Amino acid sequence: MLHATTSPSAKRAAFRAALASGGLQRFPGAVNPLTAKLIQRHGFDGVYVSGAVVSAELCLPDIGLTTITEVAGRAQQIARVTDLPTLVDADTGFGEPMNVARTVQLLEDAGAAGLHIEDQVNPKRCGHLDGKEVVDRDTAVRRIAAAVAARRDPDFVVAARTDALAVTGMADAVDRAKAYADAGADLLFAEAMTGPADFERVRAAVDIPILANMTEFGKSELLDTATLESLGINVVIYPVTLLRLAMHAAEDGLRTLAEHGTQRELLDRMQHRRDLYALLDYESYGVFDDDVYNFRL
Ligand SMILES: C[C@](O)(C(=O)O)[C@H](CC(=O)O)C(=O)O
Ligand SMILES: [Mg+2]
Repeated sequence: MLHATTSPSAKRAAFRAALASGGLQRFPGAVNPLTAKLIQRHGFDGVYVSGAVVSAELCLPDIGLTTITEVAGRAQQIARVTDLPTLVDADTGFGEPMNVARTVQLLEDAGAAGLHIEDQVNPKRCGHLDGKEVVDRDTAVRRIAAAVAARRDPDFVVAARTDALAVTGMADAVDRAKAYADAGADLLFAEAMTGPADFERVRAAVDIPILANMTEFGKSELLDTATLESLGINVVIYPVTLLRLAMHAAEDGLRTLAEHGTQRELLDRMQHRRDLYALLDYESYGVFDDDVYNFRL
């Protein structure tokens, strides 16, 4: 009821233990707090807060227009409803190293279990678009060092993302991955890897856990969990999958409603009221009321 019962520190400890286990952790991207509950109900390992989804929900392109206030506010709304660890897309960290430090602390306060900071220039763009640029390696290292230094909870996961593969090539991406690991990154997000061979190169280069981004309609071959596990990948995100599915279904519904003047034929494609109420745990609110209003000294 109202919120999850697992504390942020316990979620962070669980995420750390999961990373240490070597097993593949599956983090679908939540569209909103309600879908975060659905992700947990379906047995996934964590919830991802996608920058592309936060910006799209605000009808903004994913080009660095969201603010840390908007991202931290959404992350808090999502993290509070799930017992799973929440990993947040913090883009480039929202400014200089001191801004990155503030971003870490705001997301810790929001109850997140970790974040990722990327080495793109500001303004960033979606990692699967052409024309990306990356900052020099030392600037990116300073971002990671600032993030590691700023966290209050040592279990808060700082992931370093490199977009270098599509910009300066694999050799530079590997060099950066090593430098970010040396700067204290707990997890490496190798963005826009094209397929297994790319992951093999990065896996051989660093000892820290690796995150794979299985986002649709971009530069990456969509690899299944068995393949990702065989490649030694530790976390996989499906950042925009639920948003894309929801928008497609919504468009189908609007088309039918406009053409047929009723949604009757859509009912078997909808989440039933009883299922929504079960997901929202209506029952526990009734119990709460009974306890309070029937309370007698
Ligand atoms: C992972 C990502 O950073 C995100 O914001 O979710 C995006 C996802 C996408 O645009 O498909 C990305 O840059 O890969
Ligand atoms: Mg993003």
